[in-house]
Amino acid sequence: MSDTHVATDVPLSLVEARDVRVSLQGTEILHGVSLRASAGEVVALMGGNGSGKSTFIRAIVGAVPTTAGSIDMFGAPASPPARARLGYVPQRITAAGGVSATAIEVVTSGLLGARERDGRSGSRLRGLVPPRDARTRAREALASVGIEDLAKRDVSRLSGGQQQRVLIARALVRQPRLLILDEPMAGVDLQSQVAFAHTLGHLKQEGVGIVVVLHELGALARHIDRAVVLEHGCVTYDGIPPKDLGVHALPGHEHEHPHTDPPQRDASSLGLEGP
Ligand SMILES: Nc1ncnc2c1ncn2[C@@H]1O[C@H](COP(=O)(O)OP(=O)(O)OP(=O)(O)O)[C@@H](O)[C@H]1O
Repeated sequence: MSDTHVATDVPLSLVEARDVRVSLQGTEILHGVSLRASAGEVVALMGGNGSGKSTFIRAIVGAVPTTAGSIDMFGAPASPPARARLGYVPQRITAAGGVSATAIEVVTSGLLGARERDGRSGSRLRGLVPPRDARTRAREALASVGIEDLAKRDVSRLSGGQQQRVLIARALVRQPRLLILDEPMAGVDLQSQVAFAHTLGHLKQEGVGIVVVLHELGALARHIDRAVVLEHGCVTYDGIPPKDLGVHALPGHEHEHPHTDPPQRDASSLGLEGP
């Protein structure tokens, strides 16, 4: 991991889940799952379909209750104010939600209720973000994912990959110190994947901690510091990922993974290798 923005030998833990258990409709889905992500660290959460990745992410962001274990965020037990400070991109939702809106409007909506703060410390809050600043920040967020030129386009007319980038920009506009993304690469074209890899590298350098659900390391491989693999609601691997390999190659992955996404071509073969 990058230590350039970490002041001490012990990196700041932005999220630390310990032995988390979750039951849904009377069935235990997560059987004591742990994960830690520090400042400047990118952790890939991997595993086959139905292994519990989304449920775990939803527990971290507070969307489903836990029955046991603990979740700390920014060094304290996760609370609604702490969770309001993280950037979260859920799995497979459309950016427009059926409503006609431009990309910049969707991104700006990510600042609703957001308060300005000093730097990335997040500790000192100032007033609400003024509209003109909000617009500027939304443009910067769109630029950071490589789609500034689409700012005024109706999101319902964008491709799946472009919509996904709008949602990532919406999460980034709050300048979160912790970013959680549930399968940001699902159904996303290779160009958007490479653009996102570039964004990820930049955020990592800034000291943002990132937890990202992935089926394959793909275009993000070089930025992933650690992979946590879930199988049937249990962690079967937590360590350095074998670069450029998918979840099939990770230790602990034993059962067939009915992966249905179209095969991805290597970025370099298309001349789209990021910087
Ligand atoms: N609301 C729910 N009620 C009951 N069971 C659920 C609910 N949501 C998910 N599950 C079950 O929990 C298990 C884990 O699902 P989850 O969506 O977390 O897996 P996943 O690893 O994210 O899968 P995928 O890769 O397909 O997105 C599955 O067996 C699923 O059927």
